[in-house]
Amino acid sequence: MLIIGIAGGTGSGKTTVVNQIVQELPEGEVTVISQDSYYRDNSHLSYDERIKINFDHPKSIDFELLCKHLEQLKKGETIEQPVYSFVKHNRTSDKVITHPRKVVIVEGILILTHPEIRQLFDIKIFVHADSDERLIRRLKRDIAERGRDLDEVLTRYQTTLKPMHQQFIEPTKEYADIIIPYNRYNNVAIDIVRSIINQRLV
Ligand SMILES: Nc1ncnc2c1ncn2[C@@H]1O[C@H](COP(=O)(O)OP(=O)(O)O)[C@@H](O)[C@H]1O
Ligand SMILES: O=c1ccn([C@@H]2O[C@H](COP(=O)(O)O)[C@@H](O)[C@H]2O)c(=O)[nH]1
Repeated sequence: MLIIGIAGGTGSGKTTVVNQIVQELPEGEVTVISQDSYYRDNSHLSYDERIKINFDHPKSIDFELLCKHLEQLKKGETIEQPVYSFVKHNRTSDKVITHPRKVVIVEGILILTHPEIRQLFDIKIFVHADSDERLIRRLKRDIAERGRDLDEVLTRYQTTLKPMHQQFIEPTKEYADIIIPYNRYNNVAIDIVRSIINQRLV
């Protein structure tokens, strides 16, 4: 099994990069795990309490469960991935049955901050986009897809996203084997990653 970790700030294009990589790979050979599915279960808190959580701090992620699941997949076991709702800021009661595959891609803003999880990755990738580009993309996406408004995204950006990015996310670039510049769509970089994966699949 090849396990690839793809980190990068919010809006850098991680999900887009993963989708592009997976698109042309044989179906059934690759599985994708999003760190977002592993936000902690906050059912004990009210909605008003949940919106105050700092979702860009490593403590907000259930890394213990993510680590356990990756180790299970490595051993050939099937896992039940949690499902997260960005609208409710909480886990739902659903689960996604995930089978082990030849290639497992794990993507998320904080995945390279965790030493044990870093060790599980055969390839570590960091997707880079400038902060203004990321903010613009985040604004458009969160308003269109995650039920946010302009003021909410900008306030969160100033109070948590930017400081957490500087403190926790940007420093993990040093662990990356490959840094993908993604201020624009970068098909050359995608092709390189895809060919590395294809070599492993033969
Ligand atoms: N290179 C790019 N140029 C313009 N828009 C992009 C680019 N990459 C991603 N986007 C858009 O920006 C938003 C955030 O991208 P996404 O892949 O979800 O980032 P991440 O997963 O890193 O938060 C999405 O709406 C996506 O369509
Ligand atoms: O309930 C939540 C949980 C997280 N977020 C934000 O999501 C991003 C991470 O997702 P990306 O897809 O990598 O952008 C993170 O910056 C959190 O602030 C949220 O808004 N609500």
